[in-house]
Amino acid sequence: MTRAWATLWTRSQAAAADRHTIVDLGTPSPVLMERAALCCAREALAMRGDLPVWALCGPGNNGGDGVAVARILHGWGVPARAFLLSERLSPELAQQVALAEKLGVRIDRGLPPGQEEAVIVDAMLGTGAAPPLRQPFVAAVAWANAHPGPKLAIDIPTGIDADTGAAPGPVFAADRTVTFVRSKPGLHVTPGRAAAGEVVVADIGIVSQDMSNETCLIDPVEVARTIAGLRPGSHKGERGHVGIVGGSAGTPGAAVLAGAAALRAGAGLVTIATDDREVQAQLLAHRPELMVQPRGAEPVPAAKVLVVGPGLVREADRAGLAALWLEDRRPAVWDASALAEIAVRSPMPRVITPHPAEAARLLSARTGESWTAARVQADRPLAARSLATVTGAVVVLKGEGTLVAEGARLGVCVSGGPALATAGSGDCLAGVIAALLGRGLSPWAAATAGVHVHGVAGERLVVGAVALDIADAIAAVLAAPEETHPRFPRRVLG
Ligand SMILES: NC(=O)C1=CN([C@@H]2O[C@H](COP(=O)(O)OP(=O)(O)OC[C@H]3O[C@@H](n4cnc5c(N)ncnc54)[C@H](OP(=O)(O)O)[C@@H]3O)[C@@H](O)[C@H]2O)[C@@H](O)CC1
Ligand SMILES: Nc1ncnc2c1ncn2[C@@H]1O[C@H](COP(=O)(O)OP(=O)(O)O)[C@@H](O)[C@H]1O
Ligand SMILES: [K+]
Repeated sequence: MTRAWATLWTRSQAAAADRHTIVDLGTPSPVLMERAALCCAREALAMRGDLPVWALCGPGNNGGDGVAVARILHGWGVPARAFLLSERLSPELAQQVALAEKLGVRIDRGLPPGQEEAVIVDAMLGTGAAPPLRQPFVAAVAWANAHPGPKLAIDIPTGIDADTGAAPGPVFAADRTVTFVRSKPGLHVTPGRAAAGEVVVADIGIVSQDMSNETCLIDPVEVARTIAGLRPGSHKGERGHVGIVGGSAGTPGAAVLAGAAALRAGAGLVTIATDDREVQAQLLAHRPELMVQPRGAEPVPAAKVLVVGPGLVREADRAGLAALWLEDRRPAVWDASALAEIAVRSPMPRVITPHPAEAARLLSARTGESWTAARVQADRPLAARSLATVTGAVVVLKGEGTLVAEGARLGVCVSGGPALATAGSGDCLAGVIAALLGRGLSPWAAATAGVHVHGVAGERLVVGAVALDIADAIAAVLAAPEETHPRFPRRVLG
């Protein structure tokens, strides 16, 4: 079971929970704001060393949090000031300003003058706002990013879309973000995840009636339990036989990488199906553990699971794939150029692993709309869910902050880093997911555990590592899965 607080709330879910807590249950809004500000003040205190703390405050309740943070810190003897960036003040913000002024907190209009180093608190816009930013926040974000000192964002860095992680304009670059009750997709989906820094989830007593956990982080605790539950298998046949339909003349390597990663992820046997004699010879020379056989009408009949696509660049080598997609009953991972052969929803258990450009091509072909890689990246959750709908598959939308979608359900991967951006890294991922399918996991469990493990393996490497290093690192990650991850939110109680 994913831990409850790995669930992510969209803007409207957060607003509904606020309303329910305040209107239906009667918790006064200032009580929630006080609890929110207390958690943020503690984090600012931990970040400040002996620096002053300056809160940049917008017109709404996010701004109210900022003024309350300055007041609480002032009460603790910390030099703290608030800067109001808008003429307009929400009623809660106006109340906070009146209280802070009575207590002697210095509150100014406009941006701070001078270049004195300070902790900059982003209390400009929260989950009530949607980018692109208007003035004065465009200028304020640029000012804040250029100012020396640690950066703390309240609820969400200003400029990030809380629902999609998109950043259509300037974005506050936080070292840490304190978000309330549940994290938000935008703090974990690219490019938002880079702007959020360390994410802290503060439980401040907001209660939701919405028990859905449709969108969640891929929880390292759940992945570790899933892996611990895999049977080691007393002989190689019990750990699953993976068949790989891949490798064209000139590109046999992708099939080798997928095969090597499948073996490192515990597959008992891996056979590559190709009719090209030259490719067959090259495959065996690359990795003697692999087996090779002609493709035939039913590729690798003995295999329990298939990977379809790695290195299958020649069009002639893709003949018959449309039928395989639709009719082969075995669970299968479809990747790379094989994705172009998907014409209809498959009723069979399928995982597809497109990168953004492949996702755009598939969405354009299947929906009749014009999708580009940029459009996919502008709303990655929507792209992943749409692909899941049109293909019937579990979708792994690759890239920093990989997403896994099954119907409306969405998992956001916290692991992975730049060392994974190397040729053939995606082939390794396909092999890992296939091996986990072969060891008995469902498509969703194999895809979520696979992307997390692949990401952790990549984090253990340096930029310059090659894809076979990723494949080779997988075994150690699976042998001792960690229940924590530095990018999984830290939880605090307030
Ligand atoms: N109530 C509670 O229970 C609690 C709430 N809490 C806190 O409240 C936050 C939500 O507060 P909120 O709803 O007041 O919205 P908020 O994020 O401050 O922004 C609204 C303002 O932004 C403006 N604006 C919008 N888009 C814009 C753009 N593109 N560019 C520029 N401006 C733009 C918009 O202007 P308008 O569009 O109305 O003209 C409006 O004035 C939440 O994140 C959390 O921090 C906590 O204290 C816990 C308890
Ligand atoms: N900066 C990054 N952070 C996290 N993961 C990344 C990053 N860059 C690439 N990856 C991962 O590396 C893999 C690259 O796959 P893909 O784009 O298919 O490349 P290739 O075709 O070269 O194998 C994907 O799993 C992707 O999510
Ligand atoms: K903010």
